[in-house]
Amino acid sequence: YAIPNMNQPSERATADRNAKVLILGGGVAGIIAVRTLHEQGINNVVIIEAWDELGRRLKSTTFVGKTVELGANWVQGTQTGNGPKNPILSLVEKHKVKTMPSNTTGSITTYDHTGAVDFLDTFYSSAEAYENLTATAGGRVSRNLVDLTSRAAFNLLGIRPQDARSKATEYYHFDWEYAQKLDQTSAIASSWANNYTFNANEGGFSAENLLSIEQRGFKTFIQEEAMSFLKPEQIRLESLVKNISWSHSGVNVTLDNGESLIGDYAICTFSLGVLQNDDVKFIPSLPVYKQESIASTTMGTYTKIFMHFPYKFWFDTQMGLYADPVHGTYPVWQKFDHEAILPGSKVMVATVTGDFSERIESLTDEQVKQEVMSVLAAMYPNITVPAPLEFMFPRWHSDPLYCGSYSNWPPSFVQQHHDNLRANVGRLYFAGEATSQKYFGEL
Ligand SMILES: Cc1cc2nc3c(=O)[nH]c(=O)nc-3n(C[C@H](O)[C@H](O)[C@H](O)COP(=O)(O)OP(=O)(O)OC[C@H]3O[C@@H](n4cnc5c(N)ncnc54)[C@H](O)[C@@H]3O)c2cc1C
Repeated sequence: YAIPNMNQPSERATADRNAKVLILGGGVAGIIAVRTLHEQGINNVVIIEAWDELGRRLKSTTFVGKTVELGANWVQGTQTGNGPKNPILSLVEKHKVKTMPSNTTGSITTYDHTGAVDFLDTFYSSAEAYENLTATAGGRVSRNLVDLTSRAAFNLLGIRPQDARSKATEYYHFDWEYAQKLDQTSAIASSWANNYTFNANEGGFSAENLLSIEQRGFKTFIQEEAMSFLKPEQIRLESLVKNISWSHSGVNVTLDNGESLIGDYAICTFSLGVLQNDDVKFIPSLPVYKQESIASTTMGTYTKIFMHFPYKFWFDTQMGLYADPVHGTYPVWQKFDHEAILPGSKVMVATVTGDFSERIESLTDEQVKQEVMSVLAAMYPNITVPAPLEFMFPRWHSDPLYCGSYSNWPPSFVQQHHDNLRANVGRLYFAGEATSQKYFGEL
């Protein structure tokens, strides 16, 4: 389906600076949308957010008395020379959010089910394979070749991991980032996202990642930014949107308490996962081309599992990688008692993604804890691993306000789907991470 030309010039001409704009969702996209309108002199704007604070997928909480991030925690890509600067970095610097350089590939200890074993050679050749994938996928676009699964693209490059170690290293370089498997992910779209973020030669920021170690929470950069231009009367927190009635003359939003809010325009920034579900009803239904684009994109899930132990028994590198015979079984481990993160805290964090995340969301915390304990017993066969004193993980996939962590492009990437996902219907516009072709899945 092609996008009909809904944004008629005559409609644009009638838009005036007093037009009332409703911003649906108070995450980074919603807040930056308000800032952009503010800079254009449009201030009759109200932001409507279900939660009790702004910035949401930047979600922090308290664990063993310290602030930890359940959602985003990395500034991905910074700046190379005078090249493009990640705008998130500018906000992080402006609001003095503390970060540390994150060394996820240069400081890592490797394990399999027999304990600590050095397979760093495999790890580094897998990193190289991933670089080759991103380079090859870009070339497919210029030669007008069809999209492939990332698995097929790897296969054509001669990379066919067979054993647990090479599968785990591949996981680390791919699934851990996209929160889905190679066969669930577009080679072209994932390469674009990688290059625009990490590859300065392709217009990206830099290969550097900064990890937030800010005890006010990573969200501080966007909450303080919001407070620099938003007035309290422009923010409606704890307001759950149920219905969005859209047309060419305005947008009417109904909240779960029955209240109606009327805008000349609205910008919907709800996650792709929310759009894919029925909790928010569009009246009339969204056009078929729009529904098709929403249904054709996917949400990955990225789950951090926080554990507090009575004493430290783990690696001294920043990261650990565990190769289980079953793909995706608690592969990534992060040392949180690092001197710059939570020194002396005895906290370790494991990460799982994709289908495995969805699976553990259906288990009890106790069941997940037991699984994690058996993995730790395999990683450390010569000691008795102590039971964690505290154990916590978020359930992003089951949370109806997100229905996953961030978007991913499945194979057979079609440009028109992407354009249609972004397209407005009448005076209802769409924004949010999934609508960015360059930076989907990120801030
Ligand atoms: C676990 C995890 C790890 C991540 N790690 C990183 C990282 O390290 N670096 C990085 O750059 N990015 C990371 N991301 C991605 C990043 O957090 C998101 O891309 C970004 O925050 C999305 O912002 P947004 O404004 O598009 O969406 P959101 O933050 O989801 O904003 C939409 C808002 O709409 C609200 N909402 C939803 N439904 C309704 C409703 N019916 N009524 C009213 N309000 C509603 C939600 O509460 C939310 O506040 C991560 C995300 C997760 C979940």
